Amino acid sequence: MDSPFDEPGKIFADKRPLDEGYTPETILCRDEEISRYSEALQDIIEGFGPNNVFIYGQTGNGKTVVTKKMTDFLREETDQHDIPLTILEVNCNKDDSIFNVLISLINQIRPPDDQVPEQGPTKGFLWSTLYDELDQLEGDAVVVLDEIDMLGADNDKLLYEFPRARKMGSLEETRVGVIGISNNHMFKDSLDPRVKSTLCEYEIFFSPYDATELTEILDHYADLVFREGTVDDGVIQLCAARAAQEQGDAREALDLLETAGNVARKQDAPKVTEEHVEEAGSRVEEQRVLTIVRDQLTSQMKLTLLATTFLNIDEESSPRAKNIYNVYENICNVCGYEPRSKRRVNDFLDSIRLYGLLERDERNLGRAGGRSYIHTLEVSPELVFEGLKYDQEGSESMLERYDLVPDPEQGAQARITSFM
Ligand SMILES: Nc1ncnc2c1ncn2[C@@H]1O[C@H](COP(=O)(O)OP(=O)(O)OP(=O)(O)O)[C@@H](O)[C@H]1O
Repeated sequence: MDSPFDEPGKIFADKRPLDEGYTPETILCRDEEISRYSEALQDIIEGFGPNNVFIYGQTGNGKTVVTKKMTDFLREETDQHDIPLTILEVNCNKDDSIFNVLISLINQIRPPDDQVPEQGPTKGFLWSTLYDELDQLEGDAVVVLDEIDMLGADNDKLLYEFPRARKMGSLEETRVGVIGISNNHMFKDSLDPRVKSTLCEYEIFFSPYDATELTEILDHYADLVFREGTVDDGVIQLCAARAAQEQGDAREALDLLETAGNVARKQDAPKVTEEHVEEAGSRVEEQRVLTIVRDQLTSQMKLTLLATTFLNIDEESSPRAKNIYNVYENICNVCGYEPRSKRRVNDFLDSIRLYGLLERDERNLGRAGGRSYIHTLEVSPELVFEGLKYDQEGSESMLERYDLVPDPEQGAQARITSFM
């Protein structure tokens, strides 16, 4: 058998700049945000201690990459000026409970042979251990909490008491500044006013990129990623225009460009063309939905999405918030999850909507019915089911294990009816 692989190296020169963890040499189109960021962090370099900073904006707007660049500069500058500083970083999407966040913070300070175990310690023990460890540090500490909205109701102490730990007497020596990052625009409004005034000493909003900005960013990456002369005129602009029309998300624009390159490579084309971008567009959309459902939604959001999808398919019922809650509760009971309150499930629906999977309409249900929100699925139910079958690591999901995800081939109705 001949090798099924294509001849290497015709289209791509280097794909590393497209890796998720890659930090670009240059940050483009974010001068204003970087200037505000440096204003917020300048006190550290002058030895006056860290401030609390709240960074927010939609997904793919450069919040993480700009923060990474700022902390790199901070390390360099504090080294140069002999100012001891410890920077701790946690992604609350990965460490999505207060326990995991505390464990991660402690273990970043402790040496590898003295880590706290993941099971066993109580929250109280973890808090006092963290404060002890922090107080023994030389100099100040900056704690970066990315995707803080993922902590849900769990976050009050972390976002209110922690940034004021010295004022409250929990820390005696070390000054701690928290950089909180969120891509949920409603998160800030949902914060307790005390948390808001503590955390938002400095607030920096990252707006969506427009087509011109995305063109500049894509041009920069295209020079690094593609071989010379392999990207047709108009390809970058088309990718930028499509992503700008959606959410102004640089990650999405880069994904589209990479996928167009993959399509061109597969077809053994000498160049990436606008047709390749069109074909890539539908593939990326499919992948985007699968990634959100599989990797970005929490277990509770997945249960909420499954209930909403059932109600969208079922012709007999309407996807009103109230009905969604009932079906959600039934699903929780079957698979042994503790149902959350109605208010919390409404928060989950808001988050799912922000990912672009749902649309919400207010309906007047007549004199007796009052007003209600109808949640319409914006993507195909088959894609949702496909995403719900697996967990982040590609293993079978809890929902699939309990046989909750219908197989589209066999029709979903029977499965749905049992939850109504
Ligand atoms: N201004 C920029 N200059 C260069 N690269 C950028 C810029 N903005 C975003 N990128 C690239 O786009 C991708 C997404 O950016 P980033 O992870 O910073 O977004 P984000 O706002 O943190 O999104 P999320 O909220 O989903 O975490 C990264 O690969 C990053 O390198």
